[in-house]
Amino acid sequence: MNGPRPDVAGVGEAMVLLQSPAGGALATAGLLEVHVGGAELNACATVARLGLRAWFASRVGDDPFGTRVVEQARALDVGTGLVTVDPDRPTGVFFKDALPDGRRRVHYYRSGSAASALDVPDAARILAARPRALLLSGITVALGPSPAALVRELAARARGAGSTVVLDPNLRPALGSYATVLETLRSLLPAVDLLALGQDEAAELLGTADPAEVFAAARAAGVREVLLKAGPDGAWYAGEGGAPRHEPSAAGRVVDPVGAGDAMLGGYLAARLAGAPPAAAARLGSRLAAGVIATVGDTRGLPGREEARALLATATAGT
Ligand SMILES: Nc1ncnc2c1ncn2[C@@H]1O[C@H](COP(=O)(O)OP(=O)(O)O)[C@@H](O)[C@H]1O
Ligand SMILES: O=C(O)C(=O)C[C@H](O)[C@H](O)COP(=O)(O)O
Repeated sequence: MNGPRPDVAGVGEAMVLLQSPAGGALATAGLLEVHVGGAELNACATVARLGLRAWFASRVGDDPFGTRVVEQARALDVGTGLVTVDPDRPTGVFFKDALPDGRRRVHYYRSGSAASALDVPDAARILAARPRALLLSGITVALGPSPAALVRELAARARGAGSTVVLDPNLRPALGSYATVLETLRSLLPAVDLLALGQDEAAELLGTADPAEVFAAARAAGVREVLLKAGPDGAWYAGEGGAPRHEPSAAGRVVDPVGAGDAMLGGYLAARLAGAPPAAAARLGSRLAAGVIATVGDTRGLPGREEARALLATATAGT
């Protein structure tokens, strides 16, 4: 294990990410850059950059890409004591393409990967680490029946084990089983302490994208706290009396928005765990997302340690 109780444990799959250096089209690229990506690891990296303890819980293959994922997590100061090596399955890979209109599109090569064999028995070692917050994601639910069962098990047992539950639906229709994934995610909501979701995801999960209605529907389903992300339109968090308050995007140059939501969630969650009110937490999340958007890669745009810790100190000042 990696020392004392983690603030956050993120459960999911991290993969090697290949993309053209300037974010160009895959169809014509001559050389590809190698990164490591994965929504849950990205969020853990943000939490760690802010000075809190974050651990990644996953499985990787016994291959160079698995080594790379683990080394990258360590380089990001994310604990890897909950990452196991599967000798029989490979580490997942994905490619990021740039479309002619500038949007990004991902192509997955992760079916049958080591992380897609995550299963209910993994719950014991994850809960034994007693993270203050357990970060669960709809991607893990979409990886297959056994990772989905692990997510359900963790959600059911987390509070009893002293962990709060954070859920990012991270809907990925490209992974398949979409209707089942939505149904599973809805069934988890009564166990969720913080739901961080996109406006489009709210429409799918809760039947509305209107912020006031999203907050009301999530609360009616048993969720304690909501962070609603809306791309260029910024985000909403719960203000006084629980009504949604708006935090505008802080982004300037938009180079690559993939990873922005993970930075926003990591920043918001770390700030809340450090005692900041939702408004300051949303401001920090928005600031971190802006940095990620301005650079290629999911986490390269995060501020350095000193700056990140100063930003967190500002968010928690006066609390
Ligand atoms: N295209 C964009 N232009 C400006 N800001 C953006 C853009 N995409 C994301 N953001 C910022 O990043 C935050 C999180 O991104 P969002 O796209 O909502 O999440 P996700 O990546 O989970 O879909 C937003 O609240 C906003 O502050
Ligand atoms: O799609 C997946 O399975 C991944 O994990 C790849 C990416 O790293 C994340 O999708 C980034 O997620 P966002 O921050 O929501 O843009």
